[in-house]
Amino acid sequence: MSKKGILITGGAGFIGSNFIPYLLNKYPDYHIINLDKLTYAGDLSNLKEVEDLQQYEFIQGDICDEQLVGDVFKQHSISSVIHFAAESHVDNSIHSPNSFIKTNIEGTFVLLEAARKYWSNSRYPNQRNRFHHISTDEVYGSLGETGLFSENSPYAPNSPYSASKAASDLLVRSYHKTYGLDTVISNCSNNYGPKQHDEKLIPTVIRKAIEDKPIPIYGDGSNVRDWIYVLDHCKALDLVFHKGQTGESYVIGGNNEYANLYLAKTICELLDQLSPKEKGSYTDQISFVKDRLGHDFRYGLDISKMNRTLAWNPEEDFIGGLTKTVKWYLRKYEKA
Ligand SMILES: Cc1cn([C@H]2C[C@H](O)[C@@H](COP(=O)(O)OP(=O)(O)O[C@H]3O[C@H](CO)[C@@H](O)[C@H](O)[C@H]3O)O2)c(=O)[nH]c1=O
Repeated sequence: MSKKGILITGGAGFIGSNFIPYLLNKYPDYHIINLDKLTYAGDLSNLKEVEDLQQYEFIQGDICDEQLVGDVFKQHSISSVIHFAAESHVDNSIHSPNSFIKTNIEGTFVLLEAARKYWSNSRYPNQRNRFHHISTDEVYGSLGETGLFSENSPYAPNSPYSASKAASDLLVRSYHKTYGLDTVISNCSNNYGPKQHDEKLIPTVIRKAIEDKPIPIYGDGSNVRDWIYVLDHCKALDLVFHKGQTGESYVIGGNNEYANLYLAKTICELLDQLSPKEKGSYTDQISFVKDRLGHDFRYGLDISKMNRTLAWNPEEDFIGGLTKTVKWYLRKYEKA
């Protein structure tokens, strides 16, 4: 794609802050503008490796701010958008859904409108202008013990979070169908790896374990998630952004389905090796707590479209990726 500015929203979040260094490393002549509000979930220290690069610019701001977003498009000749910015934590959406509706739905709408208006008046009419919307597998709802979601599965979101992401996906779809905007949507499963916010399951298990506190497992721990190493997700995003078919959706998963209790025990066993307790095992700290309201039982993905059309497959071995992740958090928490 072109050398014009690529707007990355939410680049200070977990996946964005893994993706930006990946992209700049692979495409050193790209110019990246990272627009991020820096909510509690954003952390610029995760972007230290790129902050001094000329090809990288950070702007603190809200995607709901129409004026700001319009100015960013004009001032930076934005040629494409990769839209990560979102409120992402399901538990927060259950307690306080407002910001999810605002950021995830209205924010996406503001970006789509800016893209539609700016690109239709572009000084570069032959340039390809793409809007890549980063989304979640949670839009498809919950599976039982069997079956897999694919791009053809009906939308059936269960939490305010997933409903807000489903709404934003449908807005993106409508801008393709109605205005011919060049859009792609990717719906990914649970990411793990360095730089994830402390609130999510894997960092929570590691942090509580080394703080010698109870490790909270919701319900009976039988809920299943499909885990993908964040850099495998970044590689998939690179392919979808550059080579995905306009108007299409792509389901991205790690082929690593594990029940939460099994995952927590595996992390504890890794910690037993990497940072042994004086007595006993970290698994002794696992503690069952009240279940999440409307807790989706299982997500599992059929990733054959990514494989067939973009020759992508997740590469990271789960225990290898988890070991790197545990070591990263041990360094982070032991420093803190
Ligand atoms: C934080 C926490 C979570 N859990 C459970 C709830 C879930 O079944 C599982 C993973 O929880 P979380 O880490 O919050 O992630 P989950 O709700 O699956 O959603 C994640 O994965 C989604 C993709 O599937 C993303 O769209 C979301 O933004 C991301 O937050 O672990 C616990 O049992 N204990 C905990 O303390």
